[in-house]
Amino acid sequence: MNTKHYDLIVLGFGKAGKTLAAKFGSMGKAVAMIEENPLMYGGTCINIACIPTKTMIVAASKGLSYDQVLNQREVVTSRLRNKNFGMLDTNEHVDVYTGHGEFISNKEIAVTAGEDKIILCGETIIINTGAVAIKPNIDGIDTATGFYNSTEIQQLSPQPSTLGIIGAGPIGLEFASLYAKLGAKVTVFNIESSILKREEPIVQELANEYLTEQGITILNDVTLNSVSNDGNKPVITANGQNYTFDAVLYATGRKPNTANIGLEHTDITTNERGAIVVNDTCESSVSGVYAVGDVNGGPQFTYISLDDFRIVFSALTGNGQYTLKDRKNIPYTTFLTPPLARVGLTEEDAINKGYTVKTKEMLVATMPRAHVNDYLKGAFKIVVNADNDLILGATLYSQGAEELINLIKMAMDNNIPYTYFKNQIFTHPTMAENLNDLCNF
Ligand SMILES: Cc1cc2nc3c(=O)[nH]c(=O)nc-3n(C[C@H](O)[C@H](O)[C@H](O)COP(=O)(O)OP(=O)(O)OC[C@H]3O[C@@H](n4cnc5c(N)ncnc54)[C@H](O)[C@@H]3O)c2cc1C
Ligand SMILES: NC(=O)c1ccc[n+]([C@@H]2O[C@H](COP(=O)([O-])OP(=O)(O)OC[C@H]3O[C@@H](n4cnc5c(N)ncnc54)[C@H](O)[C@@H]3O)[C@@H](O)[C@H]2O)c1
Repeated sequence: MNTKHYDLIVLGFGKAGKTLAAKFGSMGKAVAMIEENPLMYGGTCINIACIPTKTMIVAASKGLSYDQVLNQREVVTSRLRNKNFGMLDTNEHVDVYTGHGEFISNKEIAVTAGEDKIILCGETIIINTGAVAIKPNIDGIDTATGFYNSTEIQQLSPQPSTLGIIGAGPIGLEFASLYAKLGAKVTVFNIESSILKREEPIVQELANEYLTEQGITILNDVTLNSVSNDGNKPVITANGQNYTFDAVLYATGRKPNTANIGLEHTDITTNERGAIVVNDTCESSVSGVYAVGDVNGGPQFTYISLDDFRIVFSALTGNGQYTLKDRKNIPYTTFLTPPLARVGLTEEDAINKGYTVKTKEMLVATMPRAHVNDYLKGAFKIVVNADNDLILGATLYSQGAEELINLIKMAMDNNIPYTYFKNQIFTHPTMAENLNDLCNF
């Protein structure tokens, strides 16, 4: 069989891997990128996750019909997919292989595409195979029809008028918000006692109010007995009662995608969750083989995969100074209406960790820019270490929160005390200027 040698082999077209491939290609290194699905050039974020879902949310907010929303999704994802493919394909030092890759030894990957097979070998290999949806272990789930994961549901046509959602994590709640905008009747089945349990109490309360106002039914503390069909409609039996829908989304977490990549032929170790075990430079138990992005079991965000790129690039080309140990203050945004963003600790977390805290909370309805926008929903909260005035955490639940949270992260990373925000000159009228008041205490 044909064998080809490369300086760098990347298995999976994820964020970290494609960035490494582009960088090493531009440095004149021989690079192979292996992607099994031509509809996934550019990876999960671009094709089936962040970009399509936020595109759908924006399109639905403009009042577009379901078909127009799906069309806009396709326009945006195919544009970015082509751009990503082109970024590597046009680099003379990078070969893109479209086929399924599996390790056959520590430093060899067999790539199969139909009848064709080739073996790629290299000293440095990057595993970037992402994560896959976890199917909840509910009686009947393997035989019932009409139950979809977040990828499958993005292809559904016509639009379901009634949607059941199992799980109230970011995927469940973002799809609930999206489908409510599209006029569907949505019911969320949450096994916990409230949604967003790890967020500030004010957020839990307001989010519950806003989602309910949008016509979403949230069932907390549910016991899911079984799933089945009534004709071709999916049925959820929860707390002994039957709920029938046009479609059901299960959004019950995603697990590292390590099942079919031949790790059994290597000395690469995985943990009990199937994640590849890595050291502080994202290197696996085999020297020269790195695991980046969701597959190494870290936080599942595109920007964390990008940060893994920084770590591996630093290890391979620099002095390896930036490592997983240096990563701090990871912000996140759940794209509800309005978006909910947080960085650092909640007040409860901080107290549990032994800090003496001071906090301030403000309703968005008190903020001038919110009146300009005619959108008064949400709240801000900041948690400060009373001993040294450093920010321990912030929650921004408002229009623009997904942008503003990055300001607070920067302050936290650089040990800027909250009093700086109190006196900072901000442009006006903006949502950012409210940090003056939020930090005035
Ligand atoms: C619905 C949804 C919404 C999300 N929204 C956000 C968001 O708003 N913001 C955010 O930061 N994160 C979001 N995420 C999470 C984010 O998408 C992921 O954390 C990120 O895309 C993971 O990237 P990665 O680098 O691990 O690899 P991925 O981008 O997952 O790439 C893995 C690639 O490997 C390929 N592959 C797998 N196995 C093989 C094989 N054996 N051979 C060849 N190719 C293979 C796959 O086809 C895929 O293209 C969302 C996730 C989902 C599901
Ligand atoms: N805006 C964003 O940044 C964004 C958006 C979507 C997804 N993501 C990423 O994708 C990851 C996966 O998202 P997710 O929402 O699927 O996962 P999650 O793990 O965050 O939430 C899973 C939800 O399913 C519930 N659940 C778990 N097992 C269950 C079972 N057997 N029966 C019923 N309910 C069950 C949990 O209680 C929880 O509410 C997230 O952790 C996040 O990192 C990020």
